[in-house]
Amino acid sequence: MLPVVVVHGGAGHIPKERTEESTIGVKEAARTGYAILQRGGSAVDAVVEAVALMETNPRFNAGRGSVLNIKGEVEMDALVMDGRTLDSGAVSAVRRIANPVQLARLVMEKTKHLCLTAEGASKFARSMGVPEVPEESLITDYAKMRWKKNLEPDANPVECQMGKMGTVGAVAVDMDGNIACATSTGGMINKMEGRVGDTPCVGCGGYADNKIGAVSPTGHGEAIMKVTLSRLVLFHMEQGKTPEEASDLALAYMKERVDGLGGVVVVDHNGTWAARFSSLQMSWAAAQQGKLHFGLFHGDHFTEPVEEHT
Ligand SMILES: NC(=O)C[C@H](N)C(=O)O
Repeated sequence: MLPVVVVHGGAGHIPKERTEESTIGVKEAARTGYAILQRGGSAVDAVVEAVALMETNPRFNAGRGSVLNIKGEVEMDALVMDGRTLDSGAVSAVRRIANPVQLARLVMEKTKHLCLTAEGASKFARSMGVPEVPEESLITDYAKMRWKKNLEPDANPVECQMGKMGTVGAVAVDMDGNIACATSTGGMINKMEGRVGDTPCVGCGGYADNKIGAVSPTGHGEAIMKVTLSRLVLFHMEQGKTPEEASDLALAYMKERVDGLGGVVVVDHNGTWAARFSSLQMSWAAAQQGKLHFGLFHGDHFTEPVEEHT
């Protein structure tokens, strides 16, 4: 059953013209993570590289392609967690960084803190030699269009949010049984300046523990934080539920308790995995035992050999 990697490209309602690219993006990310694991790489390497690839892909709401805040700027959150030690690293409201997940990893490995924010995170990036990129290079025409549309007086904010959720995340178990998770996002469209969502908060935007498993979520950040969604899924697994049962219980609780929608990718320490969501769609892909699994709508479960490139 090991190694295994499962990724998501965000829960929500993905506009029809973007569904194919979203599926291609998650499949590429799962293949990238799996290749690292097959070479004997660590779960942390696999999740960070899978997420970094989706940050670079402008189709997702992370890195380049992030949604814009109310001022039309990109402010990003990211988290990585190592299930061996429970060490984690995060950045929040960080600007002009191409791959926030790699900066989060540096926070985990090079500081004694768990999260750096805004200007402090930028200073740390400079001190680590991480280049600052022009803001414009992170902003796509699509993100600008959604931002403008949402500022119109008759805008339907719910429709606009759901059209571009696209947060990215990954969970993995490597050949040594070590487990990790990573998540990265531009957050919610037209969010207030300085808004920090679930993604960089341990237990909300991800959790990994070698003794149980790992979770990376997506969805309405405020709802995810209210129920500490990632830790809630793992709690149910500790109580003996399978990753699928635990995900469904936690997502149902979030819907019923705080009216929140979202999705999760989950693994346990044996390599049993799940990709579950309460939103209309979530693009996801998993790689295990030479097979690539993927889907987008409820009930989808397609497979193909990992080697086959599309
Ligand atoms: N699309 C998302 O998953 C958004 C993210 N959870 C946030 O609220 O920042």
